[in-house]
Amino acid sequence: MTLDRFYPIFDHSDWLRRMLPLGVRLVQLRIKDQSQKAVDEQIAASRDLCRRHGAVLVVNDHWQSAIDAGCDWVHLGQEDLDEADLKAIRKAGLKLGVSTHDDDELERVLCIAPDYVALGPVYPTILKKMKWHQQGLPRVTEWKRRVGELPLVGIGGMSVERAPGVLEAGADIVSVVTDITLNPDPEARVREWIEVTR
Ligand SMILES: Cc1ncc(COP(=O)(O)OP(=O)(O)O)c(N)n1
Ligand SMILES: Cc1ncsc1CCOP(=O)(O)O
Ligand SMILES: [Mg+2]
Repeated sequence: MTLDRFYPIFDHSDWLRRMLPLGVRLVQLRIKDQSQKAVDEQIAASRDLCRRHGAVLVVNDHWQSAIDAGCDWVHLGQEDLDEADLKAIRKAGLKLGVSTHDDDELERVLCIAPDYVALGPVYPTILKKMKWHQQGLPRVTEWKRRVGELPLVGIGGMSVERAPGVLEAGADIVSVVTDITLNPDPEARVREWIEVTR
């Protein structure tokens, strides 16, 4: 299965309800600081929405809830990997996307055979504090050489204007948060993203 090149990330299932009808085919639900009940309800709602719209849902962090809800994909960062039961995730048939920021992290994740590798932040991000400022496009090219056939996701400071350069540098997929969620017209921005990535 080939993943879509446009990979938006949203923090609530209501966003998916708005954006999936526009043609989003790959989306991440990234919920932080909510009750277990709210997380589980939103995962179930997002799963159903994605099934209805033929989109791939990736659940960030909440791997056990994703297994319980019968989801297909989880995304885990380096600290998440310390805690997660990878055997249980694999046994339940879920695919796994992972974050990387430096050489050691890349070496570590290649050993666990992920289904995609994300590199970030390619550009400075305002979403969260990170110890890496920006990786830059040459690093995207280097990462693609190192991951080979594995899909490479570029994330961090992405915009419609930057996406073509990131894909040209070697990313297979571009992932984005605030360029959409902070845009005065998120629907129009998603349409622009779809146009520039397909
Ligand atoms: C596609 C994609 N890439 C990177 C991340 C970051 O994951 P992580 O490092 O676990 O940080 P949080 O998103 O959990 O704050 C991601 N979610 N998605
Ligand atoms: C979660 C995450 N991981 C690396 S950069 C990033 C934030 C991406 O958000 P934005 O697209 O708003 O820079
Ligand atoms: Mg995480």
